[in-house]
Amino acid sequence: MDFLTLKGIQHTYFTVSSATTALKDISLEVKEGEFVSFLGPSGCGKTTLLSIIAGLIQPTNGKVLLENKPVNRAENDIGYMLQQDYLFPWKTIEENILLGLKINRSLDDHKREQTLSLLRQMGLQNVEADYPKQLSGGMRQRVALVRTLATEPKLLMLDEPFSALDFQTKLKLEDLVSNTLKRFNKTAILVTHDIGEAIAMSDRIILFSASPGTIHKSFPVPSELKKRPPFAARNHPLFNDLFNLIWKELESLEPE
Ligand SMILES: Nc1ncnc2c1ncn2[C@@H]1O[C@H](COP(=O)(O)OP(=O)(O)OP(=O)(O)O)[C@@H](O)[C@H]1O
Repeated sequence: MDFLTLKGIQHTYFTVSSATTALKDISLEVKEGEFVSFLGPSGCGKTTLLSIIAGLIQPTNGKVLLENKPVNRAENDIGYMLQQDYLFPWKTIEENILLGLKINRSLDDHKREQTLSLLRQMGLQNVEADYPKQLSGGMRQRVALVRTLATEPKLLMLDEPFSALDFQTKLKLEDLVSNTLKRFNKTAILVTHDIGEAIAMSDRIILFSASPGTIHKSFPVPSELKKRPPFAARNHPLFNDLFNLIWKELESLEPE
């Protein structure tokens, strides 16, 4: 059974004077535990598609199924990691990571210990009582990931989560996030403009073309790369081959 299914998605934004078709004929199946990246030129509808998958906007046509059930409204089963960490500055790190569980009314001693343990596994020791401003950007993104995983979402949407970080921190976080999601067998969709990041982290890369956004091509990541953690995958010759292939395709899609 496919975990996430998109069937014939089309979306048109209507204003008083215009209609913009952001997405057309999007059909896609994602398996449980699969990591899929969306790449494409600016304006090809990646953000619109994430919002549709999350149930935040209803497509003009087509449907989204999560475990065979239609997604018709904002889903609790979907977790987010965004470019900004959106931690509450007036709450401690512990309060921030337990907030989702509190809101869901599922916070108990076991869940609290499990979440604090995940924080430590992320290499964050003795920060529970700190406030977000006391942490670096990379640390805050790790806290954001713990907060997202705490409520055990079925599907994770990663919308350019590393784009505000310096290169070294970004590479380290790619490894950490990838290992963590594999360990919990989480299904994830990453939106990125970074071809290297997409190859290093994904099982499959979907390349979109724009105006309207459609699926141009799909690139499975070779198993030789998948056997390695993201950083090590970057040193494999097949990494460069795939990078060049996607780069050429992407260039052909960019407006002159
Ligand atoms: N609220 C809206 N009203 C009208 N048009 C919109 C709206 N949101 C997006 N669009 C249009 O839909 C198309 C897809 O936009 P979207 O933001 O989904 O693309 P994107 O791939 O995420 O872009 P980027 O990579 O630049 O973030 C664009 O032409 C955009 O101008």
